[in-house]
Amino acid sequence: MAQNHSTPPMIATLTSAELLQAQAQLWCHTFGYLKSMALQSAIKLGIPTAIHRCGGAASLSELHVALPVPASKRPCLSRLMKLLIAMGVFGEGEPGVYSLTPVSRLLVEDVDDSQTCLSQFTAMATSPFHFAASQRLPEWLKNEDDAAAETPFMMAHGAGFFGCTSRDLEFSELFNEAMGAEIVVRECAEVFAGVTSLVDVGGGDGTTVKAIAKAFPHVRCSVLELPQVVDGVPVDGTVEFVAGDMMEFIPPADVVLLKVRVWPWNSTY
Ligand SMILES: C[S@@+](CC[C@H](N)C(=O)[O-])C[C@H]1O[C@@H](n2cnc3c(N)ncnc32)[C@H](O)[C@@H]1O
Repeated sequence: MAQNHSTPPMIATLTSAELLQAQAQLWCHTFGYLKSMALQSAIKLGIPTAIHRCGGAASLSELHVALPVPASKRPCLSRLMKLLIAMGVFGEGEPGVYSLTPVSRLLVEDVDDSQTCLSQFTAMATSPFHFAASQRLPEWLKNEDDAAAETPFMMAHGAGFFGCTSRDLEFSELFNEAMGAEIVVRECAEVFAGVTSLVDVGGGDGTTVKAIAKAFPHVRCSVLELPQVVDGVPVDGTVEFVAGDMMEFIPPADVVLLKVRVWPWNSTY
């Protein structure tokens, strides 16, 4: 049966306005990665925290004092801030005075337990580990049946995600900090009513389960993790760590928690 594909308009039939719009869109996509890199720079330089310490708004000269940027690079800092303002990461109430927005509030590191800081998560997601993996996507798609490169991540790093966390201390720390950054146990006490035990499967260094144990002391909490992860976790007695493979065994508990767990596997799991 003949397929009814609509014919895309030829370049010659597009109006100047349409062409201009298309080019603007293309440029946006082409340089889109620079937004992630600007965000990563803001976190690594500690800009959100510096603005927070200045009371939520800071002039360029206050930022110059607070940030580890040499005088010769200072003009570039204001350009970086312009991009971050256009992205909605910072605001500029009066010219040259930068303020936090809801986005950058999530990146402030001086926060108490009641607030959330996502800077470690963003730092990990924009790190060279992920960036290098995404660069391999076209090559990986063209490659048929390469068992050594089951994913673009493996192609870039010679090991899977968790292989990398076990062999690379920097990556492992980045990952654990990123996972620990997302704790939401407030306002959900009803979920734990009647629960006496909980096991966090693939619970990393126990950050989540420790927050649960602190908020709900009547719940006996444990973590099931791969042996190489459990070996590296400092024991403080607040929760129990069980070394094992979830595909083989899950310790019995009233509640089995699977948080940010299923994404590394393909759809057969
Ligand atoms: C994406 S992380 C999530 C960590 C934690 N649940 C959180 O949200 O912060 C996945 C975790 O699962 C662990 N993991 C991977 N395969 C596992 C398996 N077969 N059995 C138990 N844990 C596993 C990894 O070591 C890693 O810490």
